[in-house]
Amino acid sequence: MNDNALNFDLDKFRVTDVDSAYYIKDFITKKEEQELLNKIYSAPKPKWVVLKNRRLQNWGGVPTERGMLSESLPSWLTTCTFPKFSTLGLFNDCEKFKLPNHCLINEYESGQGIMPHEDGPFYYPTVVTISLKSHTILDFYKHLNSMNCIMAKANNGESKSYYSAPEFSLLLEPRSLLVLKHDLYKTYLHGIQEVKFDNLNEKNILNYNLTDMADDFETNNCTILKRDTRISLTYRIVEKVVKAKLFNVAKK
Ligand SMILES: O=C(O)CCC(=O)C(=O)O
Ligand SMILES: [Fe+2]
Repeated sequence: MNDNALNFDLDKFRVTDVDSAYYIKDFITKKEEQELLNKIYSAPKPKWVVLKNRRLQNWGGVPTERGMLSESLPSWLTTCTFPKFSTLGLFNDCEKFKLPNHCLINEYESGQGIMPHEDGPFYYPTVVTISLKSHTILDFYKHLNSMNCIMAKANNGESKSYYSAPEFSLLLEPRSLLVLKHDLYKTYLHGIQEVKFDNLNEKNILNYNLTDMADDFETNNCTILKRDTRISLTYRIVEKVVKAKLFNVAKK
């Protein structure tokens, strides 16, 4: 996206009916997307943390309760993104840091996802996510209570509770930016269902008008999107940091 087009005006990207969510399609160009992918896939193998339903890379340090032993973000993660974040003033309200110091990269294959969750206490409550390669649907759920959970018996006879339908969802297209702030962060859990296809008509998607699908929405086309491998870059501020100290080795 041409930085002038960002025009300092975050408000025109606000998702209607959702406080504190903003969606900017084509936030980065195809060339920038490819450059990021090349770097991500050339990271040494041990950089990947492999989980059951996705794999991830931590950049900037690993956040812990005692603070994050912080390292600077590599320039390939900041060169094309930070000037745009600054133009939009995305992190201006954070006194201590005006730009993110942590980036979590998640890779989901088609059919993989992430359970509904809150992002934990380490992060400053403004989070921005860039999607690469494939779309996904990010679902928002109210915290589990008797109204929105379904009790089911697992194979071993144990009762387990599941979330029923999400309250609302956002369509995240490749090269887009999602900004989530304060209230949204606390009031809802977010998650990605483990499916290979998304039937958009079955979802309460609130950002259609800001996506490339806006026209299909107008004409009420039934749209099924096939998920491919998706990479997400989630940039955040971790306020509690511990600086790595250099120790002088005493001369003998
Ligand atoms: O991949 C995404 O867009 C969401 C990732 C996420 O919620 C997380 O890592 O906490
Ligand atoms: Fe999250």
